[in-house]
Amino acid sequence: MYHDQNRRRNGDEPAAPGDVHPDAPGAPDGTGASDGPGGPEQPTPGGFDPERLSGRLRSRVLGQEPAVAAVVRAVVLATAGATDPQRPLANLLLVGPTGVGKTELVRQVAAELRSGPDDLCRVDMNSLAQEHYAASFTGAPPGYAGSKEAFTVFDRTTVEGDPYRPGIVLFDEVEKAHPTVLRALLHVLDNGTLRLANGQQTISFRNSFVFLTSNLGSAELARRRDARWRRAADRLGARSGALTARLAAKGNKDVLTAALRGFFDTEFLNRIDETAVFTELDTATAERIAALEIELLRQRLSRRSVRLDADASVTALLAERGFDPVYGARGLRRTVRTVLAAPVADAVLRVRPSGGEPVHLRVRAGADGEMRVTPQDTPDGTAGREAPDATEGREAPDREGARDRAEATDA
Ligand SMILES: Nc1ncnc2c1ncn2[C@@H]1O[C@H](COP(=O)(O)OP(=O)(O)OP(=O)(O)O)[C@@H](O)[C@H]1O
Repeated sequence: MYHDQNRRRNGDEPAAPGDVHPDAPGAPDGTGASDGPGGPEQPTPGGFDPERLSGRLRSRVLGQEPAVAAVVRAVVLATAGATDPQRPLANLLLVGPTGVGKTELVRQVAAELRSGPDDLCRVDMNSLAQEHYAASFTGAPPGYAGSKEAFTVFDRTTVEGDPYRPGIVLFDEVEKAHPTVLRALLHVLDNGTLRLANGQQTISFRNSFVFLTSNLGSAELARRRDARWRRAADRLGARSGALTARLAAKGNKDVLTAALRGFFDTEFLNRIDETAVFTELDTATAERIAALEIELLRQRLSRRSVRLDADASVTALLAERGFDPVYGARGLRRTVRTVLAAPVADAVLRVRPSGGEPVHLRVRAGADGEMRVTPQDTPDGTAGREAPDATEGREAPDREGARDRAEATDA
């Protein structure tokens, strides 16, 4: 088991929590953000460092510190071998509105504990809302097509992990699943096993971190956000600061807790080790997320010898256009792509149509809401001179076409 191995390990092995896969965000050459204001942290000899894990998760999932703390707690317990070996390593329920970082947190946990952010088994419970699809949860019963092959929604190796790395399973939008699926899930949460309908095989979740996400209560939160008392509280909040924000956060937590209790049976909730409540994002956090996305773009471009400088006006414009209190930061990445990356890509191609020489671009937001991309002279003095077209504020001829293509690809 993963936690037993972690107690024995000497720290040289590749997949301890906190060790970083070369492709993982935050890896020296990966796409992650920097290690934060404290500068790069040194790996702790001997293996797992909870502080380091916490710092790395907080640098990627912004403004959700209590949820990050809940996850780190779960990893600490598992790594120390303090969890019940007859159950999953942890059953964590992540609740909160849409687009606030629930799935992103699980992806970043996968980046830290496994080979990368997509190295997890994600089960979209919405797709198991109807009874006839619900069968795919436990596979086909004997005599039906696929029963011998034991086809299910689970990727066994990602679920079961190995002695050096845990499995990670994400049940997304758990409340949407059909009741028969929820009954099977109850068994997973309780015993850490799922017996397939063919009666011959079992999938073990005892070496897995099980995450469940839910939007329950979010509609009520949105209603409250729009309510007049809340607007008044916000106005007061601008004056009285943290106190009002704390009261609002507590109110939100109560709403979410009531929604969970109203929907799930007690026996289901009793099998959850910890419920992490995600809060709505505010504008300041949205700007930090925009800055994070810009940093990721900057790092990608720097690997192609493109230096990108973006000032605070760029961050503010992206946050304004990409952040929506209802949909959270979900639209930010697309906005960065269409509003920032596309004009930057145009400028790169204009400045060096075929070459690979260094390019230095400066970006700022214009008063008209468009990005201004201006080539700067590079140390060898090439970029500015080679960019007669890339004058400040000028749209590339195929800008609209490029955007349409980008949108189409995104969709
Ligand atoms: N707190 C956050 N920190 C950093 N990025 C975030 C945060 N919240 C959202 N994002 C960005 O928004 C995108 C969507 O967020 P995510 O998938 O985590 O939403 P979610 O909370 O799981 O919503 P849903 O309940 O609809 O699945 C992420 O890929 C990430 O780019």
